[in-house]
Amino acid sequence: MSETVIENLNVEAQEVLITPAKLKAALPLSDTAKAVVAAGRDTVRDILDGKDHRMFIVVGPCSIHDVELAKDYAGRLKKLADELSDTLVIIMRVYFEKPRTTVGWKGLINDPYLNDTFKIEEGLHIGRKLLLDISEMGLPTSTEALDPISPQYLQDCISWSAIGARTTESQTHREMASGLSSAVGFKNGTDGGLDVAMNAIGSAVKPHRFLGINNEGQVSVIHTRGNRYAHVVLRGGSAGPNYDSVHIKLCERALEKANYPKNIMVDCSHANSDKKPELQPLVMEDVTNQILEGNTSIVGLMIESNINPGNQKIPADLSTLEYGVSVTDGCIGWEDTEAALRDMRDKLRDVLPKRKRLV
Ligand SMILES: O=C[C@H](O)[C@H](O)COP(=O)(O)O
Ligand SMILES: C=C(OP(=O)(O)O)C(=O)O
Repeated sequence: MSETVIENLNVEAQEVLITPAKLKAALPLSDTAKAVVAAGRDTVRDILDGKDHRMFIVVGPCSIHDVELAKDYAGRLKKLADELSDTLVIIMRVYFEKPRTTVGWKGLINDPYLNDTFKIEEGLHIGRKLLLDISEMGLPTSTEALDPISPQYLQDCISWSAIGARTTESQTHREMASGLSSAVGFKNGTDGGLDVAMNAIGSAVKPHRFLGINNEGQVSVIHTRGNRYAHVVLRGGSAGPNYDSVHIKLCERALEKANYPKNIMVDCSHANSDKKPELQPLVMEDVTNQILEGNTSIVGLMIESNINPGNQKIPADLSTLEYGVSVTDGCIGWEDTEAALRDMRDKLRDVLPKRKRLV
């Protein structure tokens, strides 16, 4: 009689992965890179605490698919960051993990060669190396913490983290966020609902005990302290945008009622621009005007930007990929990015230092 198999019926294979400790030993943070990460984190915290008058701007490609392109972008962004640093703190969006609505390319870590070969261990090496290179250039980085295990491999290189609209309601992600070393922004839900992000903050600021892995890759019970730098990111939803002054006021009231700091970040992309990238500068302009008219709660912005505008499908023949163009959501191009950020800086330079933040 054959034995009845009742385990792993839908599991095809299991591969043992390099441990976080070994990856970090192979690709260590230099003292320069460590200082950039730490300074980036401290600055974001100071902005959230109302001690630094500037705004932080998370800007960069929707996803990283080409390391050389990402470094080309980072070089340009670093120059702009230095130019605007009296008013805007620029953090590069370095997103390796894409949450898909159904299916699709899940990012550089999951499939670094964009060809369904899913070389995840190589993806971790490539991703970490890129974070080190960008940090070495003097630019702090941010990412979406999607897989609950990958922060063990990468979070030491990150100055700001996001929990996306599709996972803000997930207990697993709230627990993970409670232990992240960087400040963390929770997007509102894809339906536009703010409650899930408010509940997420309420959870992430508290200590948790949950399953994870330690630096040696052993399955462990993780004990976290809670992340007091959890805040909301308005990204619009199925009912439309939510960056306008009415939605901002409603968000401020909800934060006040919950007794959370009045810190709001606006994602200019996604449902706030109806996924039409060319509308992002208009969202930036609107937010700038709100601040000029007295808003004290908007402290950060997210912008999806690349070297060239728009997006493209991943072609079967990868040699036909267009340089500098997103393979996930559409982005604004470099010239528009520079112009929109310069405009924002020029309008806010004299206003932000006088702004009375009510955190
Ligand atoms: O920011 C990226 C996308 O909006 C998100 O990953 C969902 O993408 P999809 O709807 O194309 O799967
Ligand atoms: C997936 C993203 O955003 P959201 O979670 O808001 O859809 C993103 O910023 O890449």
